[in-house]
Amino acid sequence: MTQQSLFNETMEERPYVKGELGRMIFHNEAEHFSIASIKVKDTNEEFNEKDLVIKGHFSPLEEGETYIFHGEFKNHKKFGLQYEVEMYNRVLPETKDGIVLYLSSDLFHGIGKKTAERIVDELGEQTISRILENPEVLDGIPKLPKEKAEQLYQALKEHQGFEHVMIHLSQYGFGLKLAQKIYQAFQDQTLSIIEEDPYQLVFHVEGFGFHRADEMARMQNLSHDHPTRIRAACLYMLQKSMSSGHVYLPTEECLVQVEQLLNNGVDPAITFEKLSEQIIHLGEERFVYIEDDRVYLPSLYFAENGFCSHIDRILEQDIDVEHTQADLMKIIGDMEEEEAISYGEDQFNAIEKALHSKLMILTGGPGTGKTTVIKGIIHTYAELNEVSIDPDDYDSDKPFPFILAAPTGRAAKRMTESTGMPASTIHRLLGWDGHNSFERNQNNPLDGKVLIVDEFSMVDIWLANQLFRAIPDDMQVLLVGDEDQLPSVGPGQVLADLLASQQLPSVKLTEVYRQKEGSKIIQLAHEIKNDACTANSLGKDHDFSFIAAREHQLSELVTNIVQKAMEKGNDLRDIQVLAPMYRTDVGIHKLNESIQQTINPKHRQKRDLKFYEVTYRKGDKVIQLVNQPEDGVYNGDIGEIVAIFRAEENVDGVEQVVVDFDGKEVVYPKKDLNSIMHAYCTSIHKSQGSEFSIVILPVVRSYRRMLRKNLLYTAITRSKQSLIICGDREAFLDGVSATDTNTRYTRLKEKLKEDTPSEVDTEEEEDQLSPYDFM
Ligand SMILES: Nc1ncnc2c1ncn2[C@@H]1O[C@H](COP(=O)(O)OP(=O)(O)OP(=O)(O)O)[C@@H](O)[C@H]1O
Repeated sequence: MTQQSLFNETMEERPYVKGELGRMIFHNEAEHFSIASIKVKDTNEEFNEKDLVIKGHFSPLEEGETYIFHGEFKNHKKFGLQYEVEMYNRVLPETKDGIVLYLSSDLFHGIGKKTAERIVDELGEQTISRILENPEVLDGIPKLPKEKAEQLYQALKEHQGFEHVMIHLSQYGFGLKLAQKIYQAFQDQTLSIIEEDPYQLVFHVEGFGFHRADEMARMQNLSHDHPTRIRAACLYMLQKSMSSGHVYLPTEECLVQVEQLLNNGVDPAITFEKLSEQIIHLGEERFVYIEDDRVYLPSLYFAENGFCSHIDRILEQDIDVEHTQADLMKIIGDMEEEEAISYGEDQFNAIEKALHSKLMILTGGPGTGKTTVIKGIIHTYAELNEVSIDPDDYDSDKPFPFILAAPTGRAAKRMTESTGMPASTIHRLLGWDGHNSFERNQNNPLDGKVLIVDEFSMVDIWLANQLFRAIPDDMQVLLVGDEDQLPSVGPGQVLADLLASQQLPSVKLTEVYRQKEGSKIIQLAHEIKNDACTANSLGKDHDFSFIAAREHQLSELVTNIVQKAMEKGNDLRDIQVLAPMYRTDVGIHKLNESIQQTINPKHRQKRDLKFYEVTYRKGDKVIQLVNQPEDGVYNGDIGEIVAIFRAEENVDGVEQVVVDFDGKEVVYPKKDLNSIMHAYCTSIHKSQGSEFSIVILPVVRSYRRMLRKNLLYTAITRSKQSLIICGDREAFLDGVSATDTNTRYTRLKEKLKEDTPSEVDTEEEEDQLSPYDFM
């Protein structure tokens, strides 16, 4: 199935059905297959009904938009007459409704649906050309201030060139947002570039994928060994490898992967020589960086080298230590008395070493006293330097000396709770603008004396570099994390590499203090960590149970446990089901469905809203999937649906879901619902940095591909009070004894050991997109 090329037969010559998309009934991402209902507006086929179901291999289309579909009618045994779509294109607004939709889209700030309707009521179907000819026609529109009218006119003028291009781009089925991005990149060259070399989109339009460009190129009969095809494939492979956590690809491996992607049965095959030439060309044009036998995407090349050079810079600085050992002993002694604990030897060493180091790593498993040591360091530093630890004693002229941060909102919140001090996410600390730039950097560094970053195992190489760029020379830094947890979702394994390089002072806490309070969860965690977990480790205890279950019983069992835990008075927010996979019969999606049906079933007094295969309902527990700093919500935040609005109930005229995240309400128009998903069950990866009172962990054979020691260790260390593992005992025991063999390609450890510090051109570094733009 293709979208129509620019040089197709005219609409009249081919069978077509023109219609407004009513509803996407089904979409299968993997198969790229969709079913939708349309309201028929026009057709040259023999068909007189108003409603029609269409199906074919196309991306989700936008509801309310008009498209022309080419294809043929098929009679389905069960569902009757349907239109099997071969090609489609989108129709620009020509009706009043279409123009209202267009004017109230994101393109025109400050124009909502009501205002757009008033304008179109007054100016009719020629609205756009009438405004462009004479903006004064807007003067007569009720409730449209002059300022807004002027803004609208200016925006329309700006989009005029875009409009022209959009008509053509729409034939490829591109939505407004993507068309805008393409136009921004190429302006009036857009059409010629697309027709001559669609692979340019991969290089210049953020997030534009190779396969899409390849599809367009096939329509234009571009040769399979076209140089830009090879280059685009190489970039695509690097982006793909980054999603698997690699910071670079060995050149050889990159070549092999590109060769497999491009040749795929094609004759004559593209030679390695040709491929190498194009990789070198990419390097010359700085779309990639080639360092010895490694190929990097620019953002990651700068991140790895930049991070190393900042580590060197910070370690080179001298540190004034004026206190004596006796001073330290006295302060720690007083603290021990106050807290009624006695610091272990390694804890005492950690405090002392951190105070004497510019940069130190503190690592250890759960309950080994990392937080206790953080508090110890802050108090001792404050006493020795005679500074207050009360944030209220400070203002913008005299900034608070202690900066506490963590990679996720939940981890930062936990840090605040455990230390009693303000902590923020790293993104917020650095003043992230939501796209690619941070307010804090080497020219505008952080204010403060001591920076403590918790959950550092979750920090990828790109964010680590952004953070370290903003650290001034006179700041002391403590990185805290558990090296046995999963590595970051983004590229690299920064904490593990820093520790393995042995170039930084570090302290590893091994004695478990929480175990002394009789925690089976902590005991199990340490048994897994020390490869000492056996069937005996899974015996019942006051905070732990293992419930054996077969795969077909799992969904019901997990749901029952959640229900029982709620009946005992636990808040749904404190109960978390964690699973490693999304799409199996007992995957995250299915478990969410099953739990929702029991905990928050359909009810006539509860509104719901269907979004593809998922039904969202008032009262549902949901998780945010992307960072959305403009609304103050971040990837991994958990909230509850508190309202669902119908299109006619709000000024924007679209269906909306309102989610409450700990008192902060965020409104999602229906089209943005892919930013959230149900969170009765979430992935173990997403749970990093969070803790829950009760964790329910299903483990079965069909998860086998994912079951690894660090994954299961991360999952069980999320639970504070109670852990229930259910499923297959053998699968669990096999999982905890399987180490993660997927080594990530990173050069950080070696670079830290090299004598010559890495050089980075900071000006070039500024321009780089973040890896998340591709992930
Ligand atoms: N030296 C000590 N003597 C007695 N109790 C201690 C000592 N150190 C820590 N604890 C106690 O052990 C428990 C765990 O300590 P802490 O929270 O500091 O560990 P942690 O490594 O931060 O754990 P987690 O990573 O699980 O949050 C706390 O209740 C703490 O008060």
